[in-house]
Amino acid sequence: MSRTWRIVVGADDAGLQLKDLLADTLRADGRVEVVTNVGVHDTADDRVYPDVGLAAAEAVARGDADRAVLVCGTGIGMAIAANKVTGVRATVAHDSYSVQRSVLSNDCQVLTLGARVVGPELARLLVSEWLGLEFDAGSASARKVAIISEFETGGDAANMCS
Ligand SMILES: O=C(CO)[C@H](O)COP(=O)(O)O
Repeated sequence: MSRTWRIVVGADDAGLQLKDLLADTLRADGRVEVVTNVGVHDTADDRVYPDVGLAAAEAVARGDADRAVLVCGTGIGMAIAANKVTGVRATVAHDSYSVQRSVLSNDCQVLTLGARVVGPELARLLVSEWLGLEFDAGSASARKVAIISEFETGGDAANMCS
């Protein structure tokens, strides 16, 4: 049995429908312990992608959740916003290989999707694959990710390259 996850989901108005579908998919998945929906909850909720993306990423950074799935029109704005939160690595990915490498190479905790780019069934499949992936802290990729973390926290990232 693979590990279980606490997942935050969020979206702007463009991603609302897909986010709700993915939240249902995640809740039905035995690998998911808890799904926290940070909105938007309906079309009357006028928060925009940075509002939601930052809130979700902060929940991951605080350790309140292990991972987040964020949806906007393209996935790009959500990724940019989430990546502003220290310790968070987010990426948009709409194909299986990129989703896989986002975890195995980059230790991304946040997957973002574009509701105007990807169909609902592919999105569900990608999220399902994503749940089965875990970063290996002992892998050759770990040193590379550590350089980014070191830079982010004000360390001497340049000296870690040698
Ligand atoms: O896709 C979005 C941001 O990347 C968002 O759903 C739409 O943003 P807009 O084009 O600025 O309205």
